[in-house]
Amino acid sequence: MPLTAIQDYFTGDHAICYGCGSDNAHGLQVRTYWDGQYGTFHFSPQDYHTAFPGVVYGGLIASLFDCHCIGTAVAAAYEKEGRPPGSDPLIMYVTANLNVNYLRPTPMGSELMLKSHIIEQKGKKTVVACTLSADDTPCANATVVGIRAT
Ligand SMILES: CCCCCCCC/C=C\CCCCCCCC(=O)SCCNC(=O)CCNC(=O)[C@H](O)C(C)(C)COP(=O)(O)OP(=O)(O)OC[C@H]1O[C@@H](n2cnc3c(N)ncnc32)[C@H](O)[C@@H]1OP(=O)(O)O
Repeated sequence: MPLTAIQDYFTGDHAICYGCGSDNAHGLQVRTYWDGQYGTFHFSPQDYHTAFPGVVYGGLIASLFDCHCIGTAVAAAYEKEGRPPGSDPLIMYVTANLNVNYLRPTPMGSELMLKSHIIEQKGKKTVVACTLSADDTPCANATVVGIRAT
């Protein structure tokens, strides 16, 4: 597991994203640690992330999937090119499609773990799959289509 998340290499206009920008004080601060096979991110929902009593808001879950999977696509692209993360020219992806399955209510009060992997890297397109678990129980999964923007 690397010590630096891929998003920590993003600066300036690339660091203001609501989901993962380090310069966005109101953002979710998604951080993707890519080990060459899996991307990992832990998130602890706060009280205000509630949908209804005891259950995490689904739109928040979609946002976590979004930035974590795009971060995974970026990290995997640097690896595929044999370059250190963050090196020039900058690699960046945008989301073309985000598909979420909510498998069971995601409980408040537990740390959430997101684990992602690459399904397909072809041309400008990368497809990433991800599972969100609470207390080792999968609560949601997602597929994200990322398109290379830079
Ligand atoms: C948008 C401009 C960005 C400029 C620079 C960005 C820098 C980023 C900065 C800081 C990032 C920090 C981190 C961000 C992380 C957060 C993620 C987000 O929230 S991103 C915001 C939400 N997403 C959008 O706003 C995208 C809006 N959509 C588009 O711009 C276009 O539709 C785009 C680029 C996604 C596709 O444009 P096309 O269709 O012209 O591209 P074609 O070259 O024709 O397609 C490439 C491949 O993608 C497939 N594709 C396109 N749309 C698809 C879709 N909806 N589902 C599946 N595949 C799709 C196509 O079939 C094609 O596949 P085949 O190469 O033929 O295999």
